Amino acid sequence: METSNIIIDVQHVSMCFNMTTEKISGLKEFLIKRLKNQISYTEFWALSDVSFRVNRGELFGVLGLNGAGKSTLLKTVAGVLKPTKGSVNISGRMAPLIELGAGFDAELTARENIYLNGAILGYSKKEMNARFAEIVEFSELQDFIDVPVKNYSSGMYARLGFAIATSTRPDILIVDEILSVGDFKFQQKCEAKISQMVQEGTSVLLVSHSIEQIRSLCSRGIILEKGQLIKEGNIEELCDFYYSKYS
Ligand SMILES: Nc1ncnc2c1ncn2[C@@H]1O[C@H](COP(=O)(O)OP(=O)(O)OP(=O)(O)O)[C@@H](O)[C@H]1O
Repeated sequence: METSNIIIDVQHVSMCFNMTTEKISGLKEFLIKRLKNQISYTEFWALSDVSFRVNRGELFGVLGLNGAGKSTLLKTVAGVLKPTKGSVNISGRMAPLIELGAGFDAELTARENIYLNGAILGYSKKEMNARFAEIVEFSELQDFIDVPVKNYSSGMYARLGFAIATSTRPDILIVDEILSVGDFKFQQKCEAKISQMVQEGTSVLLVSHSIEQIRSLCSRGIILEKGQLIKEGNIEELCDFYYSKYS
């Protein structure tokens, strides 16, 4: 494998969360207990020594049951979380679609949020002007473009987020389950868009609870179980293994 072809390089990533099991009724109590060193934490390893690589133009699926660590992994790749151990190296521009509505200001309209999101992703107003019509058309939100997004449904949030992220032609697109809130027609449209972007060289990291979606879209992937990578491989083999192990 050529080194230059690797676009996401995750090596020995572990992520530890400190969890408190104590019941604390408010910030004041928390601060007092914290100052007195009276809060005890338990370590929880959401990811343990996960390593994998994604190549340019590859659609890579991440499978795992609830709580397996998929979102935590995507957040470390996106740079939202810093891994406790290990390294994540990214080559190119990334557009993460990780949490519904992340990067949006609920009080602002969709029009305003398009520019806000563009700025977060590193694009100027002029660059977003050039993409504005495409974003509105793809999201099919023409009639709601001047409505504050706090009035949007989850599907409308997903449409807007997906349309903005894909319009920026990223080298890496990260999609965490967000498509599942869109209706069937929009999901198909997004899948076609993802396939087209992959053909043009974008790498995609995809989390979905729809094994059929993963099977039809991805070429390779991994399975996480309790934070550990238990299998990596070609998608057919991986999905068959997943079904037989967990059904
Ligand atoms: N900020 C946090 N603090 C403490 N624990 C966390 C935090 N974020 C995630 N976890 C824990 O890490 C584990 C993995 O969570 P994660 O959201 O990555 O799983 P997932 O595979 O995406 O699950 P799902 O399929 O349900 O979305 C869970 O047990 C979760 O409770």
